[in-house]
Amino acid sequence: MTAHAPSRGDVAVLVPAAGLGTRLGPGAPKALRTLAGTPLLVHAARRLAAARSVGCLVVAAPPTDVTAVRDMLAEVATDLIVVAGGDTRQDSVARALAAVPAHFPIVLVHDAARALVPPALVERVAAAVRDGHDAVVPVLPVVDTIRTVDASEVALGTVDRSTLRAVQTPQGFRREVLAAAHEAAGEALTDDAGLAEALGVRVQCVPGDEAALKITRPFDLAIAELLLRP
Ligand SMILES: Nc1ccn([C@@H]2O[C@H](COP(=O)(O)OP(=O)(O)OP(=O)(O)O)[C@@H](O)[C@H]2O)c(=O)n1
Ligand SMILES: C[C@](O)(CO)[C@H](O)COP(=O)(O)O
Repeated sequence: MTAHAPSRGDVAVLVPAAGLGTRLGPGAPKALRTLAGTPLLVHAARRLAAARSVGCLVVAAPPTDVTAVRDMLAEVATDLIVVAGGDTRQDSVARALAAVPAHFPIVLVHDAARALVPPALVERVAAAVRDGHDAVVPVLPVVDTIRTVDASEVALGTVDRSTLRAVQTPQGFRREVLAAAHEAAGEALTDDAGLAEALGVRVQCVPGDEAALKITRPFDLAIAELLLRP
């Protein structure tokens, strides 16, 4: 492996943003809901575009909001493509991937719901792909004790957490690897690295960042608001 300096613009980032946000409660599609007065998607796009490696964002928007999303992201200082998302996250990622211009060798996939992703995390994942890894995921150690349970919630046992990692985004891929993974995809999985793994691709973990938390429930939104306080 060789160490490379971040090179401006060799990375396209797919941003699945078409989810409903059911677990956040009633309201607009989650990516369009506000955090400190600004849509989650705008927070995420600003941080992604601030990473020197990123040359293009391809956003999968809620199908009825494609024009609104294009308008709200006009301020973001990188090339922007907006497509209509699909019924599942995987479908939204596949639609965005199909729209990536041909000259990008590295593709990252980043949830709009991880609105506060630090640009340094984007660079860490991109650098690992540039250094020769086919598929890269940022991870955090698991801090709770994890038990398996039966259908009646009776504990069956405790899992060895030293071998467990909580997986975040952005996940990074050589473009051909992500394309092959989606081409071969069957039943929807919860992330893109899982699709690559199903093809036998080795997935490399790199350190994640707590700031890249996924805003899923109201508590997460409250935490994100706190993180943005001056
Ligand atoms: N059909 C879908 C479903 C999800 N996503 C995106 O995938 C990311 C991760 O999904 P999640 O956080 O689960 O978002 P939602 O599906 O919106 O949440 P919920 O399951 O609570 O409805 C989000 O940025 C979401 O917008 C998407 O682009 N298209
Ligand atoms: C991709 C992901 O964020 C990695 O942790 C996660 O799998 C998305 O899951 P969700 O259920 O669609 O939020």
